[in-house]
Amino acid sequence: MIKSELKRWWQRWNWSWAGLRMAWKSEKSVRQWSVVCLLSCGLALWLDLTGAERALLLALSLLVVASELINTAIERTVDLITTETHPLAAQAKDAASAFVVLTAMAGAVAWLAILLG
Ligand SMILES: Nc1ncnc2c1ncn2[C@@H]1O[C@H](COP(=O)(O)OP(=O)(O)OP(=O)(O)O)[C@@H](O)[C@H]1O
Repeated sequence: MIKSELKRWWQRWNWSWAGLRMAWKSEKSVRQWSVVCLLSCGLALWLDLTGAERALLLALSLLVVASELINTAIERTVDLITTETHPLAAQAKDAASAFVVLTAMAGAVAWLAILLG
């Protein structure tokens, strides 16, 4: 029982790692946001901030990369369903893209509030 659960967790880890590698290799925006995330995390650790401020900035930095992975998953799913132009395909991809922009804005707002507040 415990052994099979551990095996399942190991498989999940491997699938997630494969997804990360695929997104990194094939999506320029994933690479770009990962660099921004690293810079943001580095700065959050380097500056003299409270634990809560640091936690917020680290979490939001990771969230932007995570949202880019969701965006990639939605793009792949839409492309699997149809490569033809369709308004619903556009809506699905545009909404996923807006999700990335909103998480990035949340990060930017947190940085501004902490630096200027
Ligand atoms: N099948 C489709 N039908 C209609 N519009 C589409 C379709 N595929 C893409 N689009 C439009 O083109 C936009 C870009 O889609 P695309 O799949 O090329 O993403 P991308 O250029 O890889 O984006 P990103 O840089 O965020 O990864 C979508 O947001 C949507 O507005």
